[in-house]
Amino acid sequence: MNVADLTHSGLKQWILDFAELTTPEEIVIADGSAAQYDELVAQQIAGGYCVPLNPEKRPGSIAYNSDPSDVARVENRTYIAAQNKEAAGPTNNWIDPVVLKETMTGLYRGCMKGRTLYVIPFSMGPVGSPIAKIGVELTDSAYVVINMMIMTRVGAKVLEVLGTDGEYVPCYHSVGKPLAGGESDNGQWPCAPIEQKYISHFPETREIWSYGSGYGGNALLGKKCLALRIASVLAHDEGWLAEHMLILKITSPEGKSKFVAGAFPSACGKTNLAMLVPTIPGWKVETVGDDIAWMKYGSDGQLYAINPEAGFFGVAPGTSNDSNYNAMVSASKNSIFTNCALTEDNDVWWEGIGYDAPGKLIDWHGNEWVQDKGNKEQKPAAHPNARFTAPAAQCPSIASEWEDPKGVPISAILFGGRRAHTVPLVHQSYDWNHGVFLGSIVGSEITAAALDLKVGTIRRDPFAMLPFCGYNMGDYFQHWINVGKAATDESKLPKIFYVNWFRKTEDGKWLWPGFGENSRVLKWVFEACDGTAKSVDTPIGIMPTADAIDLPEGVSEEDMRELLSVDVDGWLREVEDVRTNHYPKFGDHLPKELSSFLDQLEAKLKAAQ
Ligand SMILES: Nc1nc2c(ncn2[C@@H]2O[C@H](COP(=O)(O)OP(=O)(O)OP(=O)(O)O)[C@@H](O)[C@H]2O)c(=O)[nH]1
Ligand SMILES: O=C([O-])CC(=O)C(=O)O
Ligand SMILES: [Mn+2]
Repeated sequence: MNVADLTHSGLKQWILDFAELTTPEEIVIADGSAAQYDELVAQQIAGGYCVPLNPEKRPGSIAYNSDPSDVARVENRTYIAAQNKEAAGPTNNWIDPVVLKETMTGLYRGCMKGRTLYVIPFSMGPVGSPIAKIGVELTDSAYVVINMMIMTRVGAKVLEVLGTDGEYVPCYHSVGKPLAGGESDNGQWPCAPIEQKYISHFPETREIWSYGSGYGGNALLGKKCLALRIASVLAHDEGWLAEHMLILKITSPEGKSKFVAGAFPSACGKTNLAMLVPTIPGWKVETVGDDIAWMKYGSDGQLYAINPEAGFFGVAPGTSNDSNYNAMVSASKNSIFTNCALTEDNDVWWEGIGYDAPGKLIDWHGNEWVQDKGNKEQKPAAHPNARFTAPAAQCPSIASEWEDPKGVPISAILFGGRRAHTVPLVHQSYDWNHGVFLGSIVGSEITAAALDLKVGTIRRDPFAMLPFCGYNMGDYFQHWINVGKAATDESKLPKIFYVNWFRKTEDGKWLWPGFGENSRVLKWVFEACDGTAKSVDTPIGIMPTADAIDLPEGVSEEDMRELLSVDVDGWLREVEDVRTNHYPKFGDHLPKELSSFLDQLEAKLKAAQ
């Protein structure tokens, strides 16, 4: 397929204009075929950018090491360039769109010299479904093309749906490393220095311009840029929700199923919860999505969610047959690995894979690495944000409904984060608006999923959307309240819960085993949705009674009491922090309901002191 063959009225000229600016050697259209995927992979291997993995161990798979400066999303270089700074809000970086476009046009000029310009027509959501959104990404990265082919639906079918005048979100991407005549990358991961990286969103014109990074959320523009930042703006305007959420299906021993969505910040357990293998007999969990949910009301008044993605871009470290069997199988073939370590027999390895490093490895920097278990200071062989890209269809726990264009009816929404103290294992909101309050105050320890942030320190990450909301977060809170108000039948609204799998003991050990054992909490959530859960009112919300959740192995009754107690002083410190450092940022954009919930929480805690 050639650019000349494109029948869409604006698309061809748009591509040619960008090619004129960026001056690539050639233009290639991604048709989504297996043959083209294989050809690109073969070219990447021949160019030394990646290595083929052992076909006996991981058929159809390859491994990349990125540049050490290009290992995660770059929040400091991510912009919401609304015409008006206030529309971007206090939590987003802002540059005037005219100024930003001028700067970036300067960077794009000649940036694809010596490279190929790939055109990626992609659909977020099943191709042709009324809820799906089409984007077209222009990129000079073959890594991006093959990853997008797994993460989204790419190719000729999308162009068909687009027709001659269909709408698409235009997405520009370049790694920002033009090649001089005859120069090659020599197998090195191409990218630009940090101060030249820009991940830009123009919400009014629904455009995405990315420059300088080849990594994940910075470069696979269907994911965070389109399906969250741009989609959140569309969702706000059209009355639906675009969220950083997993979607799972849970079935009780009686054969009754419910769907649960959950928002946890990056690297805080969405993939793991979505693919959980329950430790409680008779219960079953299946996967609909692990990172993004779009939710709209169905004609029956229930909120329905779809997973707009087609693959998983999952955190590798910590993933093992024990912790996440379904992810291990998903990534057992036809997968792309980024910044994992390589074994002598060409398989990947990472910290927490479930077995010791077999012999001498090549670490993600490309250096020899031998495990020294006695040495706590040893640098990890895989980057903490190393990732696998795997087709969702390969997941053994994938739910039969995962591609249903209608979506799945959501009964419960979970919010959560990494909190060593204060936040209990689970509590439930009194109603929708109280749930919005809980979502708005979520705090979490920072993980390695974003660069230039201090790992381990707590920051507020409301709804796990802090890095992904494409507009003023105060208005986003109001939007959630409005969505609740729009319910035709309040009793059909999902129940909202706040969970925390990450409590620690004073000596730094996990207080809760997590992973499969989280099914015990899901069971209580399931029962709470049916009104049969054993629960008690507390100053922070509705909680399980001491005997409502069966103890997992290794958790004592005393541990459970701690996991399910209200730490009044700790919560008063939360209130204080929200009142002083969090809510004031939003000025008059903060819904009154939320400050009123904060006052009520404080009063209840003081009464309990
Ligand atoms: N202790 C503990 N760790 C967990 C649990 N669930 C996940 N983790 C660890 O948290 C890390 C990230 O988990 P993921 O499930 O990949 O996170 P995610 O929310 O999908 O992350 P993004 O893809 O960045 O949005 C991995 O190292 C997991 O092993 C849990 O229940 N308990
Ligand atoms: O976007 C990425 O690079 C990976 C991801 O899911 C996140 O950071 O939340
Ligand atoms: Mn994510």
